[in-house]
Amino acid sequence: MPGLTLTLEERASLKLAQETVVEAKALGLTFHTADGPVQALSGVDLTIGKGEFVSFIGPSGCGKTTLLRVIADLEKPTSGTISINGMSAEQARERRAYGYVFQASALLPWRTIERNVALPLEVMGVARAEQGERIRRTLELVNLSGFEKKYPWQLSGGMQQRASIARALAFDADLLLMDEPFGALDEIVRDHLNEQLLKLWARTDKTICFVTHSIPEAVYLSTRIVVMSPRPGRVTDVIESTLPRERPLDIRETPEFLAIAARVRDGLRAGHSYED
Ligand SMILES: Nc1ncnc2c1ncn2[C@@H]1O[C@H](COP(=O)(O)OP(=O)(O)OP(=O)(O)O)[C@@H](O)[C@H]1O
Repeated sequence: MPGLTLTLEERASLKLAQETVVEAKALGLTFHTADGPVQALSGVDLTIGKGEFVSFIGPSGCGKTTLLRVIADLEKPTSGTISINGMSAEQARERRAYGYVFQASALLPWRTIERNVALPLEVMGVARAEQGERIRRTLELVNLSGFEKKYPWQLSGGMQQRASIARALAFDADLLLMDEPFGALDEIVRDHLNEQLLKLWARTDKTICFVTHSIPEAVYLSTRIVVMSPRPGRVTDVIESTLPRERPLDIRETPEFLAIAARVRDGLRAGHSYED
């Protein structure tokens, strides 16, 4: 990767931590607001291994986005520790260890779709010729071939979100942080992108952290589902999926799928009653 220079010591510590991508220990975050402190996260312990697909599910405001933002070094924890690939979140951000897909598409309105997707590649110093090929491939993956020269405002909201997913994929980081990326899309497009994302994950060995409100989406996509409680967000259950990696969409009608979904629903309910 251009611009990535590691000392020998850093290389050794990276190798040691190779299998663990995200490690949170007793992680807490309290926002200090004009109305007083808001405790968004409390005592979060979590280890995510290379190649896992981990979904975070929980009620609105329970800290899912905050947790993703801490992993991305967009927020600093106020207690506990977080490491990414054995590095601090700050070092990982500086080394561009992850791609991030936001809830809203966050495309730059003055750039065409292809130049938006090219943005992280430009930052990384990828040669223009290679940029073209990567842009073509990733736009194809999200069904946006032919829209390269359009501006974001010329696309529907769903298409804009697909373009922002393409931007995070073009980057080709090992870790993808996705914050409800499909929440605004209609169900058919969402199903298609869920399938595409699983295929991409299976092919690339990427580690994916995925925030969602949808139980079926979490169960369909994940190797593990992290259930969080209402604020302050704590991890109340971690459910290992028993589904095979190869998952056609109709797996969602199987008893095994429904059993996992029921367990997630129970976990969400248990989290709620904890608050009472
Ligand atoms: N910058 C901030 N300053 C103050 N409070 C914040 C800030 N960011 C988030 N919060 C609060 O922290 C809590 C957790 O927010 P967060 O966005 O992480 O929840 P969430 O689970 O992602 O919610 P949703 O599912 O609705 O997207 C909320 O109560 C929110 O209002």
